Amino acid sequence: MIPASLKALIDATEGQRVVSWAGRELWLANEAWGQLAISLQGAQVLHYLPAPEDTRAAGSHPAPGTEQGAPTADAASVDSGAEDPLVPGGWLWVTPTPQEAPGAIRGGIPLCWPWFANENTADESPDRSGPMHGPARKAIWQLDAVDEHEEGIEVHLSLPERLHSQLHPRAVVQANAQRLHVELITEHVGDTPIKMTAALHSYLAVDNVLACRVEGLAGARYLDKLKDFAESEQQGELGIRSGVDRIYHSNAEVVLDDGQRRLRIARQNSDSVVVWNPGEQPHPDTPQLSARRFLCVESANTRLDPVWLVPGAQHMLGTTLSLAGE
Ligand SMILES: O=P(O)(O)OC[C@H]1O[C@H](O)[C@H](O)[C@@H](O)[C@@H]1O
Repeated sequence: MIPASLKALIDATEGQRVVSWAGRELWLANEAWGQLAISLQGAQVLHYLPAPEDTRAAGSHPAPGTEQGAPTADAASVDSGAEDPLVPGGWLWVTPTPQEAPGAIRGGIPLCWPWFANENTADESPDRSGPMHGPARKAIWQLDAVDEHEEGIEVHLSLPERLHSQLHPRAVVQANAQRLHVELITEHVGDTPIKMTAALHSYLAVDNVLACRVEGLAGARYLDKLKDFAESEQQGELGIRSGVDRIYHSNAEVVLDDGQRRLRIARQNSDSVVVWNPGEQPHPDTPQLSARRFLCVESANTRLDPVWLVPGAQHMLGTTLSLAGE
C-alpha cells in the first residue's frame, strides 16, 4: 500500500532514475525483476514489488498502473478520505500524508540508528535527549553504488555527514524477483567501546491489521510497551486484535499472515523483534483508516540485546523479506 502519487512515479519509470516526491529525492528502479524505491532521506526503502513470473521471463516493464501480485483490495476503498489515496502495490506501506521534510517519513523501512526508540545509550548529547529512533532517519544519505546482476540489484548508501563521533553507518539494499534484503552496517572508527541499539523499522503492507497473525513467536518472552514494559510470555501464535507495541526476545524467523499473503521475515544479528501498530491512536501523519493497512515487524537490537561495539569492530543488522513457501 503506497500513495497513488508514488506508485504513478514508479510505474512511469523505465530502468532507474532519481525523482522528487513529497519534498525528498527518491531513487527508483522498475526492471524485469521488479520495482524498488529508496528515499535518500534516511536511506529508507519505500517500496519493493517483485515482478510476477510471466513479465519476468519477457523482461518487460509493467505498464503504468498495472498491478503486480499485490493483495486484491479495491484501491478505491482503501482510503477515500485522503487526497493521495493509498493503492495496493508492493510489500511495504507508506503513509499518504507524510510530514514535511525533514520530518521522518512514516513507512517503508526506516533505519533507526544509533538507537532504537529512546534507548539512546549511544546519544552523545549531554543529557541523552536525542530524537526518538536516532537522527539517521532524517539525515540525507548518498548513493554510493548500484550494482546490477542478471537476477537483481544491489544498492549501497552511506552518510556524508558525521552523526556520531565514533560510529559510522552504511546501508546495503539487495532486491530481486524473490526477496528484499536490507543491511544496516555500523563501523566503530573511534577508540572507546560503545553500547548501541538500532532497528530496521519495517512497515509491512497488510489487508487489515486486525486480522493479521504473526507466526514464530509462540513461547517467546516479550516486553509490552503498552503496559509499562511488563514482561510476559507469548501464549500460542500472536493474533493482532488491537493496537500492539511489543519487543519480543527471539531470534526466530517469523511469518506475517494477513489472509492474502504470507510474508517470511528473516533477521540477521537481531535477537529483538518489535511488533507495532498504533491501533486507535494513530499519529498525526497517519489517517486512521490507513493505519489499519500496516503492521511493523522490526528487525532490531533493543534493550534486550544491545550491541557493544569495540574500536575497529563492525556490526551488521539485517532483514530479509520473502514469500513463505517459496
Ligand atoms: O512515531 P515513531 O517515532 O516513528 O515511532 C513509532 C513506533 O516505533 C516503534 O515501533 C516503537 O516500539 C513504538 O513505541 C513507536 O511508537
